[in-house]
Amino acid sequence: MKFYKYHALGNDYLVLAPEDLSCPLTPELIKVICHRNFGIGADGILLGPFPSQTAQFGLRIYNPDGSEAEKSGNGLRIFSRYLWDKKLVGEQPFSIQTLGGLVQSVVKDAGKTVQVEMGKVSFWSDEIPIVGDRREVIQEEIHCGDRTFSFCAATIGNPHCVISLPEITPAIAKKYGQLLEVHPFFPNRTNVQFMKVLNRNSIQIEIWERGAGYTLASGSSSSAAAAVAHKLGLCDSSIIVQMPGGLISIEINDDFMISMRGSVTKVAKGEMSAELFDN
Ligand SMILES: N[C@H](CCC[C@H](N)C(=O)O)C(=O)O
Repeated sequence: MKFYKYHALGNDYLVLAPEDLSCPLTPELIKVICHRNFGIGADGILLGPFPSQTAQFGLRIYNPDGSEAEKSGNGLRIFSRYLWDKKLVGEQPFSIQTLGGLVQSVVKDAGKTVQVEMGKVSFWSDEIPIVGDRREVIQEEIHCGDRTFSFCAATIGNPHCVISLPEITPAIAKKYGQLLEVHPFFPNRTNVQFMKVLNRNSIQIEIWERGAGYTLASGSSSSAAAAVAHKLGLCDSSIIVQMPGGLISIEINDDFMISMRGSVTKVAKGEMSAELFDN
C-alpha cells in the first residue's frame, strides 16, 4: 500500500489515498502503521481526498491510537501540500471538509508554506464539550495528580485544555498532559497545551495531544492557545506560537476566526509491505 510522509514542524503524518487502501483502515491497523518501531511511524494518518458535497476535497484524520480527530492544523497543511504536489490544486485557495468543519487553504512559497483559514474558536462548554452548566470555560480549576491548575477550554473542531504558567517544560506536558487528556471533565478526551506568554505577540507552548501524546508541534493547539491568550487580554490578534518543532503564525479576527500559517516538509514516498498487515 502506497504512502506519502510529510512533517509540519516535526509533527509527522502519512497521507493515504482511499483508492490505495488494500484493506479497511481499522484502529488496529492504524496503530501498527503509526508505530515508531513496528510500523512506518507517524503522529497520525490523513486519508483522502474524498468526494465532498460541501467542499472541493474531503479529508479524514486519524490519531496514532486509532481514534478519529475532527481537525488537525498541521495535518491540513500537510494534506494541502500533498494536493499541490499531486497537481490537484494550484496557487488558488481551495476548500477541505473535515469532521470538525470546513476550512480554506492556500499553498505558498512553492509548497514550503501553507495558510489555512481554520474556522472559529469557541469557548462554550457545550461545543467543546466539557461537563457542567453551559458557560464559556475561562480560568476554571481542574485537579490533576498532585496539582490544581487554572485552565481555559476551547474548540476549533477538536477539544483543547489550555493552561497558562510562568514556566513550562516538556516534563510538565508529559507528566500532567496524559492525566488531563482523559480527565472526566472532557467526555471526548482533550488535547492539552501548557502556555507561557512571552509578550503581546508571542507565546510558547508545550503540547500533549489527544490520541498521540507529546508532540513537537500542533496547529490546532497553536490556534486554541493563541485564542485563549487573546481572550484573556494577554496578547494582541497577531501571535507567533513557539513550539519545540518550530513556529506557527496565528491571526485572530474579532469573531475568533483563526488564520494559521506554517511550513510543510515532504519526507518520503513509499510502499508498505504486506507483512505489515499479517496479524
Ligand atoms: N490529536 C488531535 C488531532 C491532531 C492535532 C495536531 N496534530 C494539529 O496539528 O492540530 C486530536 O485528537 O484532536
